[in-house]
Amino acid sequence: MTTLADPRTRPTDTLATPLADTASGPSAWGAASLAEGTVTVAADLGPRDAEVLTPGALAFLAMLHDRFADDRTLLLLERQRRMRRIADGEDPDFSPATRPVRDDPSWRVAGSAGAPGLADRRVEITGPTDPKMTINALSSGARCWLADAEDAQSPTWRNVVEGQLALRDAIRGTLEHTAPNGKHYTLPSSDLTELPTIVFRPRGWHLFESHLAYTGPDGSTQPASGTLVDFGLYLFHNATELVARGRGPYFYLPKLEGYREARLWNEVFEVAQEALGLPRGTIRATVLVETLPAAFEMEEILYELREHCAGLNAGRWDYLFSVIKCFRTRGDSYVLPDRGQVTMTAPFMRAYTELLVATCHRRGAHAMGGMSAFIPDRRDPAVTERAVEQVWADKTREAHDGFDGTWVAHPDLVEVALGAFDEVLGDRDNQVDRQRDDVRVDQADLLDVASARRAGATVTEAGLRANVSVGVRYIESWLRGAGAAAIDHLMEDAATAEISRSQVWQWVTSGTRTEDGEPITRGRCEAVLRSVLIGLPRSAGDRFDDAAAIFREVALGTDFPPFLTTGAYARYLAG
Ligand SMILES: CC(=O)SCCNC(=O)CCNC(=O)[C@H](O)C(C)(C)COP(=O)(O)OP(=O)(O)OC[C@H]1O[C@@H](n2cnc3c(N)ncnc32)[C@H](O)[C@@H]1OP(=O)(O)O
Ligand SMILES: O=CC(=O)O
Ligand SMILES: [Mg+2]
Repeated sequence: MTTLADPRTRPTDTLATPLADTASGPSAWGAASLAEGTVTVAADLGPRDAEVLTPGALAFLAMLHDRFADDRTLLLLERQRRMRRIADGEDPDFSPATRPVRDDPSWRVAGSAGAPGLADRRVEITGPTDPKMTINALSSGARCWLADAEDAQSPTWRNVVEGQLALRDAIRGTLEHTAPNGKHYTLPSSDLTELPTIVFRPRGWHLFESHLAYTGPDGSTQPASGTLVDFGLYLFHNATELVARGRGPYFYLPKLEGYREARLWNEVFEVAQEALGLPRGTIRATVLVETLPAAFEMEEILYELREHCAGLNAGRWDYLFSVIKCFRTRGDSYVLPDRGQVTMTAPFMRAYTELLVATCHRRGAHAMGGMSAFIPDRRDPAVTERAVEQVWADKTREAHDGFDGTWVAHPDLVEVALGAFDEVLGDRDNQVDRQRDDVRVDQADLLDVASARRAGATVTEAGLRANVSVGVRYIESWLRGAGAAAIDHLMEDAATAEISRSQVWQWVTSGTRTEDGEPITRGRCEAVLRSVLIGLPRSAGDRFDDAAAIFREVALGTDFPPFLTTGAYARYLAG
């Protein structure tokens, strides 16, 4: 079988003792005996936090950091190097070094075999993991729920811990919630097999969790990795329970930039499974192909994770952000039009989704579609009608292209997406066996970002204003702890906000002009920002001033911060 070169030198020793799992939860001593470092809590504890931050769980996190903290750092450095090469003019391409993996027709991924609840994923609802959203998502009638600690979550410490508590309680069938308005929420069933299958999405590798401190065997201390914290706590507390209740520990893996990151994930899975006494392959992961470099390594990503891989997802919003990020200094010919004018039928976006479907099905993996940002409004039938029309068109195209399922942002969209996929799938669980041998996508197709403007789409004053307005309003919401928000009848989250701010940065830096011929300068953007701020309804305790400061830094600064959330987290949420 083909192997891919690994530049890292860490020995692959295995763990000696599996963690014991007792009736009252995984035990403290088992994990502690495996960890050389420690993870300690650097925050005040809420009333139930100790149920999640048990000694055993913290020792498990310490063990994961002992093994993977350095690898994570190396891969983040590799990301920086890759970005620099692209900025200097090197185009991403399919690597000749990994051609043997792509050309080898013999291998397949584990897929949904032996993973109960993952065969039929035709509609997945997404959303953050607070108790109300958790219950509403699990009551939505979707096949799966993407329980989101990533794009849809503002990683306040309370959101992180209470999200874990909500998941823990939901999996055990005990979650209840009373909203401030007195409305009481309960799960529709305590039988997990009657609810949407839970697929948890931890934070991406770039994010820290500053409320937990990792002290390594050499005595040095650093903030914990948000990824390992989210993944580790969820797996530690729930893996055995999920399996016992007819489901499994399933994950979405966000923002990967290449196969080496998939390899890291695979190693994390192997070590974690062994430590918890879970059979190899118990974990299943669906990888978001949502960066431009990853689009050139879809096969390699599947290959690295093949024992644990269920599928790939076309995460369109971060993908667009990544395209802008990669080409932000390449000049006006790489500039995208207004965000609202870049559709999934733009040739370069179509190349990406077609390649994803073809690649997945060749390897026995689910191809999962993405999120239409249109959301309904229960108080406004016209808005709802437009959202339903848009979602129907988007999901119909995906189903006919061969996708096996898709995402919706709101419970009122489950039915319409189900309808679109039912029409194509009928009573089959999926269409993984439909081969798309007709698909031919090459480097030029994936990189043809100019195709969006060739088709007549433009950069406009309204598009500039929308980017500024959405950027500031989303960041303000994020600072208040709400990582997903309905803004102007669209779902906005960290990925869509990244597009808004990075487009403004790119337009300014590239000397782009709006269709009326006016250049987009920093001064012009400042004026738009001031006028947006004047028009916003202000209230005591709002965070618009902080949000404007962040926006100026990430959209109007000379340097381009790779993510808007990292600096904002360090300054406003980490303390
Ligand atoms: C780029 C990507 O990564 S996409 C994936 C990440 N993004 C997301 O997951 C966003 C998911 N969607 C949401 O968070 C929400 O739909 C929002 C924030 C956009 C809008 O939420 P709201 O303003 O509460 O919408 P609205 O008032 O219409 O909600 C009506 C009801 O549906 C519930 N609801 C709305 N969206 C969801 C959801 N995704 N999951 C569960 N319940 C939901 C609300 O909680 C509310 O329930 P209630 O009547 O019991 O109070
Ligand atoms: O995570 C999904 C995306 O579109 O970004
Ligand atoms: Mg994303």
